[in-house]
Amino acid sequence: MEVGFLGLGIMGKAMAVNLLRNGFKVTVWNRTLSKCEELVEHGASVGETPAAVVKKCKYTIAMLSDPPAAISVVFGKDSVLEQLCEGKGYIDMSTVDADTSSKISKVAQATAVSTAITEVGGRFLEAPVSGSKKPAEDGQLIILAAGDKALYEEMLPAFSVLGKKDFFLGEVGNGAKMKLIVNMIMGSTMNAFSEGLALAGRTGLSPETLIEMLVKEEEGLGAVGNPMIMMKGPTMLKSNYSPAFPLKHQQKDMRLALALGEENGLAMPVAAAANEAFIRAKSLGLGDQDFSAVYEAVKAEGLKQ
Ligand SMILES: NC(=O)C1=CN([C@@H]2O[C@H](COP(=O)(O)OP(=O)(O)OC[C@H]3O[C@@H](n4cnc5c(N)ncnc54)[C@H](OP(=O)(O)O)[C@@H]3O)[C@@H](O)[C@H]2O)C=CC1
Ligand SMILES: O=CC(=O)O
Repeated sequence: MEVGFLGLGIMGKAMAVNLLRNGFKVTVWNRTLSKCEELVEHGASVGETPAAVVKKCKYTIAMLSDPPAAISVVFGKDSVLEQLCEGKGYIDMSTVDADTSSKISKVAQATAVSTAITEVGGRFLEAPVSGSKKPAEDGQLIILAAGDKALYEEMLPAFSVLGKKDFFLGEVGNGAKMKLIVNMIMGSTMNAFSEGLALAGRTGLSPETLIEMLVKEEEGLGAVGNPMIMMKGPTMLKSNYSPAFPLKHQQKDMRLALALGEENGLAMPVAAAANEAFIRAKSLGLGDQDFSAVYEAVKAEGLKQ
């Protein structure tokens, strides 16, 4: 199977390498084109523009940072839209909001709605993923697909390489919404955990012992423990925030989830407070660090008293 791949950040690079290792032919593009070189070493071809990739490939996957990036790759100069046509599939795996996904979907599927897009009649699937750098490297992502069901079924060989489980959630927007809900829970949990670690430290208790109590590896997880605490806790105590999931993307997800709550008349004060903590962390220059670096912002806030 031949696929195009747009966006070679932390996730896109790992996913594209995985596809190559599993016998897929992959043509890659990245805004910073030099990042394609490493993929060429793994056997990828390079497209000079998103349009060139879509022209070459029947299926093109995108893994981009946020809604403006997802939109610009589809609608900008030398974009996906210039070459997307009848029969071609576009699969956006970025974490975006449902409106962004719908906008891309409607144009991808429009037929002769304006002179600018008369060629368009392509198919669209949103497929955001849960799981970070390591699951992406290991093909252990959870894929939350929605949109064109036939395209979803055609993508299953690729999804089975990229992930350990996939869900088809119905109409476009449902995958985006589900992903934002999952990440809202993750961001809120990370904040509660950070506050717990900080409070343990402040009261003279051992944060190491707190982690041990939450996550007892030899006996399985405690009631409040979870794999995120097990994975991130020890690195947080070493102030090691080498980015797996950049904090700026977690804050983007909190912001989009809060907007989804507002659209649906649901107040989410816990998520709102967690969002503020991520914003504070960004203002401290931690946006490109792992999202667990919010712990530093929590600790710094405490020092003000
Ligand atoms: N990291 C993680 O653990 C996970 C991330 N996600 C989601 O996956 C997506 C990608 O995340 P991740 O790989 O970590 O992010 P990175 O920041 O590592 O990569 C972002 C990618 O988007 C590209 N990009 C950014 N802005 C634009 C633009 N305006 N036009 C074209 N390309 C652009 C970047 O290109 P360039 O190299 O030129 O900057 C890069 O390829 C995000 O939506 C994130 O929320 C989902 C699950 C887990
Ligand atoms: O979106 C991030 C993740 O870890 O999932």
